[in-house]
Amino acid sequence: MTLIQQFNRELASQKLLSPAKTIVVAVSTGVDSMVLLDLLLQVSVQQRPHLVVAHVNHHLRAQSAKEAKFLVRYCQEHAVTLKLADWLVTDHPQTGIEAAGRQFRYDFFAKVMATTDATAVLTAHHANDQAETYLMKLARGGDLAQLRGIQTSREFHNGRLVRPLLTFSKAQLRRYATERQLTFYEDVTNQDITLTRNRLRQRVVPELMQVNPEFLAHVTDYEQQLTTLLAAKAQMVASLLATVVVRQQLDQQQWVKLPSKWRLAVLQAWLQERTQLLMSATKLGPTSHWVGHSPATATHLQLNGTFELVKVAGMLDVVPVKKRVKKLRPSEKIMVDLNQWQKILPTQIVGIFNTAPTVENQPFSLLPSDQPLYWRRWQPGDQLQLKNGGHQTVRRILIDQKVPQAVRSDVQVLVNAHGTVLWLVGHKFSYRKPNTVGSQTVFLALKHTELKGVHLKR
Ligand SMILES: Nc1ncnc2c1ncn2[C@@H]1O[C@H](COP(=O)(O)OP(=O)(O)OP(=O)(O)O)[C@@H](O)[C@H]1O
Repeated sequence: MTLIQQFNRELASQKLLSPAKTIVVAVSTGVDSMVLLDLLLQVSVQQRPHLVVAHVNHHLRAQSAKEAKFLVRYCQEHAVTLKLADWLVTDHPQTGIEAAGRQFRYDFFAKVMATTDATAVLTAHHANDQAETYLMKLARGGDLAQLRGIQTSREFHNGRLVRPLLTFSKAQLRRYATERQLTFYEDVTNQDITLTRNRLRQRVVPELMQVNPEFLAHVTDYEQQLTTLLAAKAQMVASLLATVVVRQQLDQQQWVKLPSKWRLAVLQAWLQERTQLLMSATKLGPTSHWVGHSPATATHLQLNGTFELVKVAGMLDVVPVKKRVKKLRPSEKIMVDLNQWQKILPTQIVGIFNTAPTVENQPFSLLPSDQPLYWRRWQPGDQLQLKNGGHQTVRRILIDQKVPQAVRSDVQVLVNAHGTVLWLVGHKFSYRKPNTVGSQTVFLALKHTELKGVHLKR
């Protein structure tokens, strides 16, 4: 089967082959999306959906304007509607530019969808993107459900986001572009190997393809198997959950009787239903042990900064932690909930996010071995890593920043699983080399700081 036939088959399976439909095509002018556009333009007029090309000029590279101009001409020549958006330099954040750019793009695609009555947005993600995504997630760790790769189709605003090129390799798309003599623009930032994804793209994936030329096909196959397996697991968990939940509460006696291998998954699903949070199986180990073994007298277990488990007459419920924020005793610590704001002091709300929040934040390279992370008060002996390789004690930083004695002992730190301080909240970040292999960029964010009389510096 030729690439065109395979592509048309994919469009048909996504029910997109109809002139009555309008679809938005996300085109960056890179080789992948120019191939996508060309393939769509080759669909017969009787079957081709109405196309609306969407392009964002990020104003990040010197050639951005040239690319936008090229696309204007291309769309005119092919009689295709084009919607352009400018992400103005004045709107670029100081940090987390990639995530902010992506957010701007998808917001724009959603707007174009709404204004053109389109039912889908198509992007040109391909099998190499899928493999890189998998490798990044494997290196990062987490729950199996989060190991999902890029989906061929998922809900997006009032329609769907579809990736019809997901099973094609980059090499196939390049060959097609050469055969069809397509014009496209290379993104020079793809050469920047300080970025984890680019290192995987240029070094790791080619190595794995040397080991087995079918590597990309295998990743696609794993993704499909995993999708099926997770769906089967969800079905099983839902039916077991129904046997242990009464009026939203978990019956401890019944839960203990479940086959041991399913207990954790059922607990996880129940907690997710009640809190909307997916707590990783690793993190839930101690909770599961408590549910199974706690004596009748044990009635409370704090899950995180927001929720706690409450046990009354063998029935478990999830309730929000009391709003009153007490000072942490020196020995107390709160486990970090990623992507959640957590109140660690009456005047400080902090969070660690995968996507940069709009408030002041600092990108930070998190390693899998850092987890779990905790908030706690600083202690004598705590120190921060400096860029020059040295260290500075927290005590010295607080003195240098003239933090008054009266509030000094309340200052909080973020520590990793080994007790290493990563952030002296409100004052200074520990240095961590960006984009270490296997690391994940997160954003350390702080809002609502009103410590009167305290000179806050980062
Ligand atoms: N500036 C742009 N304008 C329109 N579409 C774009 C733009 N940049 C990327 N896209 C679309 O997104 C696809 C993926 O691009 P790319 O791999 O650069 O983004 P990513 O950030 O890695 O992926 P994602 O946006 O899904 O997180 C492209 O093939 C294209 O369809």
